[in-house]
Amino acid sequence: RRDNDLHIGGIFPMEGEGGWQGGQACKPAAELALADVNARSDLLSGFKLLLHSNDSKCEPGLGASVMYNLLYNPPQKLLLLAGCSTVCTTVAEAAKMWNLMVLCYGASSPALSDRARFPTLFRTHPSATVHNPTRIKLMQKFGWSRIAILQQAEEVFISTVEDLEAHCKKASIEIVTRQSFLSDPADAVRNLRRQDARVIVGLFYVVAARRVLCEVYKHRLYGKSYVWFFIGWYEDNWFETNLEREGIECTVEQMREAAEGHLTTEALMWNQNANQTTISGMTSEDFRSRLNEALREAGFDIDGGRYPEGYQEAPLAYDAVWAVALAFNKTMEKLEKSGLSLKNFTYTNKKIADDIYEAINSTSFLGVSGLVAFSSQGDRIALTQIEQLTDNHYVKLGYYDTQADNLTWLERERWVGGKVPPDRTVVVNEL
Ligand SMILES: CC1(C)CO[C@@H](CC(=O)O)CN1
Repeated sequence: RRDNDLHIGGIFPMEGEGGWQGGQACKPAAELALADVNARSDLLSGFKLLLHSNDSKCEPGLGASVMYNLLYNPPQKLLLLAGCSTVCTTVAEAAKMWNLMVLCYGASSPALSDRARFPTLFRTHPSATVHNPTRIKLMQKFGWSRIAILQQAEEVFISTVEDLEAHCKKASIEIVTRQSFLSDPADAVRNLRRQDARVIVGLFYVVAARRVLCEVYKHRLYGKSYVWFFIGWYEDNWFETNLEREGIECTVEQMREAAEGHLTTEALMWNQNANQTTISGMTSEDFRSRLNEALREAGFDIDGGRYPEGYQEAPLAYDAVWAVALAFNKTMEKLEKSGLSLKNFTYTNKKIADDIYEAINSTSFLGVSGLVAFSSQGDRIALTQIEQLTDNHYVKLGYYDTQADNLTWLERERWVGGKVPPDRTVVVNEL
Protein backbone atom coordinates (compact mmCIF):
# COMPACT_ATOMS: atom_id res chain seq x y z
CA ARG A 1 0.00 0.00 0.00
CA ARG A 2 1.20 3.49 -0.86
CA ASP A 3 1.75 5.64 2.23
CA ASN A 4 -0.25 8.54 0.89
CA ASP A 5 -3.52 6.60 0.98
CA LEU A 6 -6.22 7.54 3.47
CA HIS A 7 -8.55 4.61 4.22
CA ILE A 8 -12.21 4.66 5.31
CA GLY A 9 -14.62 1.79 5.93
CA GLY A 10 -18.02 1.49 4.25
CA ILE A 11 -20.91 -0.64 5.53
CA PHE A 12 -23.68 -0.88 2.90
CA PRO A 13 -27.02 -2.78 3.08
CA MET A 14 -27.00 -4.68 -0.22
CA GLU A 15 -28.67 -8.08 -0.43
CA GLY A 16 -30.78 -8.58 2.69
CA GLU A 17 -34.43 -9.61 3.00
CA GLY A 18 -35.74 -7.14 5.59
CA GLY A 19 -35.18 -3.45 6.25
CA TRP A 20 -33.74 -1.02 3.73
CA GLN A 21 -31.33 -2.42 1.12
CA GLY A 22 -30.38 1.09 0.01
CA GLY A 23 -26.69 0.23 -0.49
CA GLN A 24 -27.67 -0.93 -3.99
CA ALA A 25 -27.75 2.71 -5.15
CA CYS A 26 -25.80 4.32 -2.30
CA LYS A 27 -22.58 2.32 -2.77
CA PRO A 28 -22.30 3.30 -6.48
CA ALA A 29 -23.05 6.91 -5.46
CA ALA A 30 -20.30 6.84 -2.81
CA GLU A 31 -17.88 5.41 -5.38
CA LEU A 32 -18.74 8.23 -7.80
CA ALA A 33 -17.92 10.73 -5.06
CA LEU A 34 -14.62 8.97 -4.29
CA ALA A 35 -13.58 9.29 -7.93
CA ASP A 36 -14.60 12.96 -7.93
CA VAL A 37 -12.79 13.99 -4.74
CA ASN A 38 -9.64 12.05 -5.72
CA ALA A 39 -9.67 13.86 -9.07
CA ARG A 40 -9.51 17.22 -7.27
CA SER A 41 -5.90 18.38 -6.96
CA ASP A 42 -6.96 21.05 -4.46
CA LEU A 43 -8.25 18.44 -1.97
CA LEU A 44 -6.29 16.20 0.45
CA SER A 45 -2.95 17.58 -0.83
CA GLY A 46 -1.69 14.58 -2.72
CA PHE A 47 -3.37 11.95 -0.53
CA LYS A 48 -5.85 9.51 -2.03
CA LEU A 49 -9.09 8.47 -0.29
CA LEU A 50 -9.83 4.73 -0.45
CA LEU A 51 -13.08 3.03 0.57
CA HIS A 52 -13.08 -0.53 1.91
CA SER A 53 -16.63 -1.81 2.12
CA ASN A 54 -18.80 -4.82 2.78
CA ASP A 55 -22.49 -5.81 2.93
CA SER A 56 -24.47 -5.47 6.20
CA LYS A 57 -27.82 -6.63 4.66
CA CYS A 58 -29.27 -4.02 7.05
CA GLU A 59 -28.68 -6.51 9.88
CA PRO A 60 -26.99 -5.04 12.99
CA GLY A 61 -25.13 -8.26 13.84
CA LEU A 62 -23.67 -8.64 10.35
CA GLY A 63 -22.94 -4.90 10.36
CA ALA A 64 -20.96 -5.32 13.59
CA SER A 65 -18.90 -8.18 12.14
CA VAL A 66 -18.22 -6.14 8.99
CA MET A 67 -17.04 -3.32 11.25
CA TYR A 68 -14.72 -5.62 13.27
CA ASN A 69 -13.25 -7.05 10.06
CA LEU A 70 -12.63 -3.52 8.79
CA LEU A 71 -10.96 -2.50 12.06
CA TYR A 72 -8.93 -5.65 12.76
CA ASN A 73 -7.57 -5.99 9.26
CA PRO A 74 -5.03 -3.51 7.87
CA PRO A 75 -4.92 -0.87 6.65
CA GLN A 76 -6.12 1.22 9.57
CA LYS A 77 -9.35 3.07 8.87
CA LEU A 78 -9.94 6.76 9.66
CA LEU A 79 -13.78 6.77 9.67
CA LEU A 80 -16.80 4.57 8.93
CA LEU A 81 -19.69 5.16 6.51
CA ALA A 82 -22.89 3.23 7.31
CA GLY A 83 -26.58 2.95 6.25
CA CYS A 84 -29.75 1.61 7.97
CA SER A 85 -30.80 2.85 11.41
CA THR A 86 -30.28 -0.52 13.11
CA VAL A 87 -26.73 -0.94 11.75
CA CYS A 88 -25.82 2.72 12.47
CA THR A 89 -27.02 2.31 16.05
CA THR A 90 -24.72 -0.70 16.60
CA VAL A 91 -21.74 0.70 14.69
CA ALA A 92 -21.95 4.22 16.16
CA GLU A 93 -22.30 2.92 19.72
CA ALA A 94 -19.09 0.86 19.31
CA ALA A 95 -17.01 3.13 17.02
CA LYS A 96 -16.28 5.65 19.77
CA MET A 97 -14.10 2.96 21.43
CA TRP A 98 -11.77 3.23 18.38
CA ASN A 99 -12.06 7.04 18.24
CA LEU A 100 -13.79 6.69 14.87
CA MET A 101 -16.34 9.10 13.41
CA VAL A 102 -19.37 7.41 11.84
CA LEU A 103 -21.14 9.09 8.92
CA CYS A 104 -24.59 7.60 8.24
CA TYR A 105 -26.15 8.22 4.81
CA GLY A 106 -29.30 6.10 5.36
CA ALA A 107 -30.47 6.30 8.96
CA SER A 108 -33.72 8.05 9.88
CA SER A 109 -34.26 6.86 13.45
CA PRO A 110 -34.80 9.73 15.94
CA ALA A 111 -33.03 7.62 18.60
CA LEU A 112 -29.72 8.37 16.85
CA SER A 113 -29.97 12.04 17.86
CA ASP A 114 -28.24 11.30 21.16
CA ARG A 115 -24.70 12.59 21.75
CA ALA A 116 -24.48 10.65 25.03
CA ARG A 117 -24.85 7.30 23.24
CA PHE A 118 -23.37 8.31 19.88
CA PRO A 119 -20.68 10.98 20.52
CA THR A 120 -19.04 10.52 17.08
CA LEU A 121 -22.14 10.08 14.89
CA PHE A 122 -23.06 12.39 12.00
CA ARG A 123 -25.69 11.68 9.36
CA THR A 124 -26.42 13.18 5.95
CA HIS A 125 -29.84 11.43 6.18
CA PRO A 126 -32.27 13.56 8.21
CA SER A 127 -34.03 12.17 11.26
CA ALA A 128 -37.70 11.17 10.85
CA THR A 129 -38.48 14.02 13.26
CA VAL A 130 -37.68 16.47 10.45
CA HIS A 131 -41.33 16.04 9.31
CA ASN A 132 -42.78 17.28 12.59
CA PRO A 133 -42.19 21.06 12.38
CA THR A 134 -43.64 20.87 8.86
CA ARG A 135 -46.76 19.07 10.07
CA ILE A 136 -47.24 21.71 12.79
CA LYS A 137 -46.73 24.52 10.27
CA LEU A 138 -49.48 23.08 8.04
CA MET A 139 -51.87 22.63 10.98
CA GLN A 140 -51.35 26.27 11.91
CA LYS A 141 -51.78 27.36 8.29
CA PHE A 142 -55.14 25.58 7.98
CA GLY A 143 -56.33 26.32 11.50
CA TRP A 144 -56.25 22.73 12.82
CA SER A 145 -55.69 22.65 16.60
CA ARG A 146 -57.37 19.29 17.31
CA ILE A 147 -55.65 16.26 15.74
CA ALA A 148 -55.30 12.49 16.12
CA ILE A 149 -52.32 10.19 15.60
CA LEU A 150 -52.34 6.69 14.12
CA GLN A 151 -49.03 4.84 14.27
CA GLN A 152 -47.46 1.44 13.74
CA ALA A 153 -45.70 0.11 16.88
CA GLU A 154 -42.14 0.42 15.49
CA GLU A 155 -39.27 2.22 17.28
CA VAL A 156 -38.81 4.85 14.57
CA PHE A 157 -42.51 5.86 14.71
CA ILE A 158 -42.78 5.68 18.51
CA SER A 159 -39.91 8.16 18.93
CA THR A 160 -41.23 10.32 16.06
CA VAL A 161 -44.64 10.53 17.79
CA GLU A 162 -42.99 11.51 21.08
CA ASP A 163 -41.29 14.39 19.27
CA LEU A 164 -44.58 15.31 17.52
CA GLU A 165 -46.43 15.39 20.86
CA ALA A 166 -43.83 17.81 22.24
CA HIS A 167 -44.26 20.06 19.18
CA CYS A 168 -48.08 19.91 19.54
CA LYS A 169 -47.89 20.88 23.21
CA LYS A 170 -45.70 23.89 22.38
CA ALA A 171 -48.12 24.91 19.62
CA SER A 172 -51.24 24.31 21.78
CA ILE A 173 -52.50 21.67 19.37
CA GLU A 174 -54.65 19.08 21.16
CA ILE A 175 -54.12 15.39 20.41
CA VAL A 176 -57.58 13.89 20.94
CA THR A 177 -56.33 10.34 20.56
CA ARG A 178 -53.15 8.41 19.76
CA GLN A 179 -53.88 4.97 18.34
CA SER A 180 -51.17 2.39 17.65
CA PHE A 181 -51.20 -1.07 16.09
CA LEU A 182 -48.68 -3.85 15.53
CA SER A 183 -49.78 -5.09 12.10
CA ASP A 184 -53.62 -5.02 11.96
CA PRO A 185 -54.96 -1.43 12.09
CA ALA A 186 -58.69 -2.31 12.13
CA ASP A 187 -59.36 -1.59 15.83
CA ALA A 188 -57.16 1.51 15.85
CA VAL A 189 -59.00 2.98 12.84
CA ARG A 190 -62.38 2.15 14.40
CA ASN A 191 -61.31 4.05 17.53
CA LEU A 192 -60.42 7.08 15.43
CA ARG A 193 -64.03 7.23 14.24
CA ARG A 194 -65.30 6.79 17.78
CA GLN A 195 -63.23 9.80 18.89
CA ASP A 196 -64.53 11.83 15.93
CA ALA A 197 -60.96 12.38 14.69
CA ARG A 198 -60.86 14.62 11.61
CA VAL A 199 -57.17 15.57 11.10
CA ILE A 200 -55.03 12.46 11.43
CA VAL A 201 -51.25 12.03 11.24
CA GLY A 202 -50.37 8.52 10.04
CA LEU A 203 -46.95 6.99 10.78
CA PHE A 204 -46.33 3.50 9.41
CA TYR A 205 -44.37 1.60 6.78
CA VAL A 206 -45.90 1.27 3.32
CA VAL A 207 -47.34 -2.26 3.75
CA ALA A 208 -49.17 -1.13 6.89
CA ALA A 209 -50.24 2.03 5.04
CA ARG A 210 -52.17 -0.07 2.51
CA ARG A 211 -53.96 -1.90 5.31
CA VAL A 212 -54.77 1.41 7.03
CA LEU A 213 -56.16 2.92 3.82
CA CYS A 214 -58.54 0.00 3.25
CA GLU A 215 -59.79 0.27 6.85
CA VAL A 216 -60.22 4.03 6.31
CA TYR A 217 -62.36 3.19 3.28
CA LYS A 218 -64.48 0.69 5.21
CA HIS A 219 -65.06 3.13 8.07
CA ARG A 220 -65.61 6.03 5.65
CA LEU A 221 -62.91 8.05 7.45
CA TYR A 222 -62.09 9.99 4.29
CA GLY A 223 -63.55 12.66 2.00
CA LYS A 224 -64.58 16.26 2.61
CA SER A 225 -64.58 16.05 6.41
CA TYR A 226 -61.17 14.42 6.90
CA VAL A 227 -57.49 15.25 6.38
CA TRP A 228 -54.77 12.57 6.45
CA PHE A 229 -51.02 13.23 6.74
CA PHE A 230 -49.06 10.30 5.29
CA ILE A 231 -45.30 9.85 4.95
CA GLY A 232 -44.07 11.06 1.56
CA TRP A 233 -41.35 8.54 0.80
CA TYR A 234 -43.60 5.65 -0.24
CA GLU A 235 -43.49 4.88 -3.98
CA ASP A 236 -45.93 7.08 -5.94
CA ASN A 237 -48.60 4.44 -6.64
CA TRP A 238 -48.20 2.71 -3.24
CA PHE A 239 -51.98 2.57 -2.65
CA GLU A 240 -52.70 0.62 -5.86
CA THR A 241 -49.98 -2.06 -5.84
CA ASN A 242 -49.61 -5.45 -4.13
CA LEU A 243 -53.31 -5.44 -3.04
CA GLU A 244 -53.94 -9.13 -3.81
CA ARG A 245 -50.49 -10.27 -2.63
CA GLU A 246 -51.00 -8.54 0.74
CA GLY A 247 -54.61 -9.65 1.17
CA ILE A 248 -56.05 -6.13 0.96
CA GLU A 249 -59.83 -6.47 0.62
CA CYS A 250 -60.38 -3.11 -1.10
CA THR A 251 -60.31 -2.61 -4.85
CA VAL A 252 -57.97 -0.15 -6.58
CA GLU A 253 -60.91 2.23 -7.08
CA GLN A 254 -61.81 2.08 -3.37
CA MET A 255 -58.18 2.69 -2.35
CA ARG A 256 -57.98 5.67 -4.74
CA GLU A 257 -61.22 7.11 -3.34
CA ALA A 258 -59.95 6.81 0.25
CA ALA A 259 -56.53 8.24 -0.69
CA GLU A 260 -57.86 11.27 -2.60
CA GLY A 261 -56.75 14.55 -1.06
CA HIS A 262 -54.26 13.27 1.54
CA LEU A 263 -51.18 15.32 2.35
CA THR A 264 -47.61 14.01 2.59
CA THR A 265 -44.39 15.35 4.10
CA GLU A 266 -40.87 14.18 3.29
CA ALA A 267 -37.28 15.37 3.62
CA LEU A 268 -35.74 16.74 0.41
CA MET A 269 -32.83 14.53 -0.68
CA TRP A 270 -32.17 15.96 -4.16
CA ASN A 271 -31.24 19.65 -4.44
CA GLN A 272 -34.41 21.30 -5.78
CA ASN A 273 -32.72 24.02 -7.79
CA ALA A 274 -31.92 21.77 -10.76
CA ASN A 275 -29.53 24.22 -12.40
CA GLN A 276 -27.62 25.22 -9.26
CA THR A 277 -23.98 24.12 -9.46
CA THR A 278 -22.90 22.23 -6.34
CA ILE A 279 -19.42 21.83 -4.79
CA SER A 280 -18.71 18.93 -7.17
CA GLY A 281 -19.27 21.19 -10.18
CA MET A 282 -22.42 19.19 -11.03
CA THR A 283 -26.07 20.15 -10.68
CA SER A 284 -28.30 17.54 -9.03
CA GLU A 285 -29.61 16.62 -12.50
CA ASP A 286 -26.03 16.11 -13.75
CA PHE A 287 -25.55 13.81 -10.78
CA ARG A 288 -28.74 11.91 -11.67
CA SER A 289 -27.44 11.30 -15.21
CA ARG A 290 -24.06 10.06 -13.95
CA LEU A 291 -25.67 7.86 -11.30
CA ASN A 292 -28.06 6.37 -13.88
CA GLU A 293 -25.09 5.59 -16.14
CA ALA A 294 -23.22 3.90 -13.27
CA LEU A 295 -26.35 1.88 -12.36
CA ARG A 296 -26.86 0.78 -16.00
CA GLU A 297 -23.26 -0.47 -16.00
CA ALA A 298 -24.03 -2.32 -12.77
CA GLY A 299 -26.89 -4.07 -14.61
CA PHE A 300 -29.99 -2.12 -13.50
CA ASP A 301 -32.60 -1.51 -16.22
CA ILE A 302 -32.96 2.20 -15.39
CA ASP A 303 -34.60 3.03 -18.72
CA GLY A 304 -37.13 0.28 -18.01
CA GLY A 305 -37.92 2.00 -14.71
CA ARG A 306 -36.16 -0.73 -12.65
CA TYR A 307 -34.49 1.44 -9.97
CA PRO A 308 -32.41 -0.14 -7.19
CA GLU A 309 -33.35 0.42 -3.57
CA GLY A 310 -31.75 3.56 -2.12
CA TYR A 311 -32.03 5.54 -5.37
CA GLN A 312 -33.85 8.32 -3.52
CA GLU A 313 -31.12 8.46 -0.87
CA ALA A 314 -28.14 8.22 -3.30
CA PRO A 315 -27.35 11.97 -3.04
CA LEU A 316 -26.95 11.50 0.72
CA ALA A 317 -24.22 8.89 0.18
CA TYR A 318 -22.53 11.00 -2.52
CA ASP A 319 -22.48 14.05 -0.23
CA ALA A 320 -21.33 11.96 2.76
CA VAL A 321 -18.07 11.18 0.93
CA TRP A 322 -17.65 14.88 0.07
CA ALA A 323 -18.23 15.77 3.72
CA VAL A 324 -15.47 13.31 4.70
CA ALA A 325 -13.05 14.62 2.07
CA LEU A 326 -13.63 18.25 3.08
CA ALA A 327 -13.30 17.44 6.80
CA PHE A 328 -10.09 15.44 6.21
CA ASN A 329 -8.77 18.32 4.10
CA LYS A 330 -9.47 20.80 6.91
CA THR A 331 -7.89 18.43 9.47
CA MET A 332 -4.77 17.89 7.31
CA GLU A 333 -4.25 21.65 7.11
CA LYS A 334 -4.52 21.91 10.88
CA LEU A 335 -2.21 18.93 11.55
CA GLU A 336 0.42 20.18 9.08
CA LYS A 337 0.94 23.19 11.36
CA SER A 338 2.35 20.80 13.97
CA GLY A 339 4.23 18.64 11.47
CA LEU A 340 1.61 15.88 11.59
CA SER A 341 -0.83 14.34 9.11
CA LEU A 342 -3.80 12.00 9.19
CA LYS A 343 -1.25 9.20 8.75
CA ASN A 344 -0.47 9.79 12.44
CA PHE A 345 -4.02 8.81 13.46
CA THR A 346 -4.36 5.61 15.49
CA TYR A 347 -7.45 4.09 17.15
CA THR A 348 -6.17 5.42 20.48
CA ASN A 349 -5.39 8.92 19.24
CA LYS A 350 -8.25 10.97 20.67
CA LYS A 351 -6.53 14.27 19.82
CA ILE A 352 -6.70 13.73 16.07
CA ALA A 353 -10.20 12.22 16.46
CA ASP A 354 -11.30 15.48 18.11
CA ASP A 355 -9.80 17.44 15.19
CA ILE A 356 -11.78 15.32 12.71
CA TYR A 357 -14.93 15.74 14.83
CA GLU A 358 -14.52 19.53 14.83
CA ALA A 359 -13.98 19.55 11.07
CA ILE A 360 -17.14 17.50 10.37
CA ASN A 361 -19.15 19.42 12.94
CA SER A 362 -18.45 22.69 11.07
CA THR A 363 -19.37 21.23 7.65
CA SER A 364 -21.31 23.57 5.39
CA PHE A 365 -21.37 23.10 1.61
CA LEU A 366 -23.89 22.84 -1.22
CA GLY A 367 -24.13 19.19 -2.21
CA VAL A 368 -26.33 17.37 -4.70
CA SER A 369 -28.69 16.75 -1.74
CA GLY A 370 -28.82 20.47 -0.94
CA LEU A 371 -27.02 22.38 1.80
CA VAL A 372 -25.04 19.88 3.89
CA ALA A 373 -24.80 20.94 7.54
CA PHE A 374 -25.25 19.15 10.86
CA SER A 375 -26.99 20.02 14.15
CA SER A 376 -25.10 19.74 17.46
CA GLN A 377 -26.39 16.15 17.67
CA GLY A 378 -24.95 15.32 14.25
CA ASP A 379 -28.37 15.40 12.56
CA ARG A 380 -28.69 16.50 8.93
CA ILE A 381 -30.38 19.89 8.61
CA ALA A 382 -32.80 19.47 5.69
CA LEU A 383 -35.71 21.09 3.88
CA THR A 384 -39.02 19.25 3.70
CA GLN A 385 -41.48 19.00 0.84
CA ILE A 386 -45.28 18.92 1.08
CA GLU A 387 -47.44 17.16 -1.54
CA GLN A 388 -51.13 16.33 -1.96
CA LEU A 389 -52.71 13.42 -3.84
CA THR A 390 -55.10 15.02 -6.35
CA ASP A 391 -56.83 13.01 -9.10
CA ASN A 392 -54.56 10.09 -8.33
CA HIS A 393 -51.23 11.85 -8.68
CA TYR A 394 -49.01 13.78 -6.26
CA VAL A 395 -48.98 17.57 -6.62
CA LYS A 396 -46.22 19.63 -4.99
CA LEU A 397 -47.85 22.06 -2.56
CA GLY A 398 -44.71 23.67 -1.11
CA TYR A 399 -41.46 23.46 0.85
CA TYR A 400 -40.59 24.24 4.46
CA ASP A 401 -37.28 25.48 5.84
CA THR A 402 -37.55 24.76 9.56
CA GLN A 403 -34.38 26.69 10.46
CA ALA A 404 -35.71 29.88 8.87
CA ASP A 405 -39.37 29.04 9.66
CA ASN A 406 -40.03 29.78 6.00
CA LEU A 407 -42.94 28.06 4.20
CA THR A 408 -42.84 28.38 0.40
CA TRP A 409 -46.47 27.80 -0.61
CA LEU A 410 -47.57 27.24 -4.21
CA GLU A 411 -51.35 27.71 -3.62
CA ARG A 412 -52.14 24.41 -5.37
CA GLU A 413 -54.05 22.65 -2.62
CA ARG A 414 -57.57 21.32 -3.42
CA TRP A 415 -60.14 20.02 -0.95
CA VAL A 416 -62.74 17.35 -1.80
CA GLY A 417 -65.52 19.49 -0.32
CA GLY A 418 -64.22 22.68 -1.93
CA LYS A 419 -63.09 24.18 1.38
CA VAL A 420 -60.57 23.41 4.13
CA PRO A 421 -62.00 20.58 6.27
CA PRO A 422 -62.56 21.67 9.90
CA ASP A 423 -60.71 19.80 12.70
CA ARG A 424 -63.97 19.13 14.58
CA THR A 425 -67.73 18.90 14.12
CA VAL A 426 -68.93 22.41 13.42
CA VAL A 427 -72.31 23.14 15.01
CA VAL A 428 -74.17 25.70 12.94
CA ASN A 429 -76.71 27.49 15.13
CA GLU A 430 -80.01 27.88 13.27
CA LEU A 431 -80.72 31.59 13.25
C1 LIG B 1 -36.63 7.60 3.90
C2 LIG B 1 -36.06 6.25 4.29
C3 LIG B 1 -36.71 5.14 3.48
C4 LIG B 1 -36.31 6.00 5.78
O1 LIG B 1 -35.58 4.85 6.23
C5 LIG B 1 -34.15 4.93 6.01
C6 LIG B 1 -33.52 3.62 6.46
C7 LIG B 1 -33.42 3.52 7.97
O2 LIG B 1 -33.69 4.51 8.70
O3 LIG B 1 -33.03 2.43 8.42
C8 LIG B 1 -33.86 5.16 4.53
N1 LIG B 1 -34.64 6.27 4.03
